[in-house]
Amino acid sequence: MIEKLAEIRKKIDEIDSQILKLIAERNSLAKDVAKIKNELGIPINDPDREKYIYNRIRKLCKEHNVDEDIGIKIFQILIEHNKFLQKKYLQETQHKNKKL
Ligand SMILES: O=C(O)C(=O)C[C@]1(C(=O)O)C=C[C@@H](O)C=C1
Repeated sequence: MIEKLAEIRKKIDEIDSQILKLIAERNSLAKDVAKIKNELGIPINDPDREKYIYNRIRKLCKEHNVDEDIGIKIFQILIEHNKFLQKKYLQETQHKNKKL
């Protein structure tokens, strides 16, 4: 029984590592998005795109039998963090440009 628990926990640890890698990969795209939006002169915040993402996540939650509220909460955190990273990146680059 205790061995079974250890085995399951090992699987959970592996899944957690994969989730974290994917979060890092998603976060790493923030700079690229910020750069393009800055060049195009469009805002970081895009409510239409967010609406699309949340609808898609709801659909995926249904397909994979994941609680929708949990799925949405996770993606709200990821999107808010992405916006924070985009703002931080733009502030840093603008700060650098002022110094030059
Ligand atoms: O797709 C974009 O335009 C992004 O900036 C990325 C992202 C996201 O994290 O998915 C972040 C902010 C926007 O409001 C919408 C989506």
